[in-house]
Amino acid sequence: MNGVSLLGKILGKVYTENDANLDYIRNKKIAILGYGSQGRAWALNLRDSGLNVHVGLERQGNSWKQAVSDGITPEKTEDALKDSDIVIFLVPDMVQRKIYTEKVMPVLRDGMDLVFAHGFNIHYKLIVPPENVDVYMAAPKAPGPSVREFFVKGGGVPVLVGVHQDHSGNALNKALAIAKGLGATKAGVLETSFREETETDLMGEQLDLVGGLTAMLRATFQTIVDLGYRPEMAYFEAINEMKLITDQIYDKGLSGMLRAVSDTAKYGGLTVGPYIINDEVKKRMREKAEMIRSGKFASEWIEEYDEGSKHLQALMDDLDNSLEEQVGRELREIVLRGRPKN
Ligand SMILES: NC(=O)c1ccc[n+]([C@@H]2O[C@H](COP(=O)([O-])OP(=O)(O)OC[C@H]3O[C@@H](n4cnc5c(N)ncnc54)[C@H](O)[C@@H]3O)[C@@H](O)[C@H]2O)c1
Ligand SMILES: CC(C)(O)[C@@H](O)C(=O)O
Ligand SMILES: [Mg+2]
Ligand SMILES: [Mg+2]
Repeated sequence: MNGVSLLGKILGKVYTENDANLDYIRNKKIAILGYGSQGRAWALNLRDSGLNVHVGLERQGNSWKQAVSDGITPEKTEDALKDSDIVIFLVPDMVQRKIYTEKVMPVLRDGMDLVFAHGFNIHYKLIVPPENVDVYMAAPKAPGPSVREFFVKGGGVPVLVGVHQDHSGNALNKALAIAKGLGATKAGVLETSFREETETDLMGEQLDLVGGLTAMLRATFQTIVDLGYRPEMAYFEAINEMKLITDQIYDKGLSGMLRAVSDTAKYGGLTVGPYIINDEVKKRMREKAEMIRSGKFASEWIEEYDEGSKHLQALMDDLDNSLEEQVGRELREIVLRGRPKN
């Protein structure tokens, strides 16, 4: 069977505009905890969708200033949580348990909702809510800035919804309402479980989107430079053009991208790609996917975070100081000058 003959038979239910009703959450006090990548997008999109949004922050730092400059009046976490009906966790995954234990638990009431953008804390049992609350998720399949950008332009990014606990009997309807408020029903909303979302999200970002991609771009850059070519040539080829190639994939799929490049690139790409990403590499991918499934990755990350994220910081410092990032900082000035303005 090819992709075309399967069309329309693979996806489960896709929820769109008429499947979701904002009334389920319209008159509720929504406390958004965190104003970072997702927090900013959620607060602004839900506010612009006419919902009663309060932003709760722990301190008056950069997020606070950003919120104020966006026309939001942030509050101390305790004030945002006071009498709230829906609590949305948009602080980093590793911070959620502390905020839950110290700030949310003391004010949890029968019938409140706990909402997540990623299932990590619930799936790995860092947060174990009582039975008398709804626990659901709306997980954008996009970085926070895109969640806002798509909404502002009249669209929305796809979102996955999932229900962990349905005390009210309406958890799915409320998750769909949140997704609609974010703009996601303009695209489509798919249903998942906390387990499936958590594990596949981690697999995607480690094996390819964030981990595999960064390592592959750097390895290609380093290979070209090691052969004596100039770093700026290597940066253009190995790193900068990736966006334009993935734009093609985004719009037209893998085969559409292949049809947009030359036959030479097509032949070289389709023969050399699987030689590089060979069975040995796939075996290593599987090994890391199994660590996600067993919870070993979660334990490793929690331990690293609890010890001050020193290893993570060292890896970021190494990247920031690399030749590819140095040349990239200079080249982006040229590249971004030529980017069309919307
Ligand atoms: N970043 C994304 O694009 C993305 C995509 C999908 C899902 N998610 C999920 O969304 C949730 C939020 O992630 P994010 O990347 O938007 O977070 P972020 O790191 O961008 O946001 C951090 C926010 O939390 C606050 N914060 C940071 N450390 C804190 C601490 N120790 N105590 C209290 N507040 C603190 C910051 O001031 C900021 O307001 C996570 O569950 C994440 O997995 C993120
Ligand atoms: C944007 C991503 C990588 O898809 C998200 O999952 C995250 O954790 O930031
Ligand atoms: Mg993620
Ligand atoms: Mg993701």
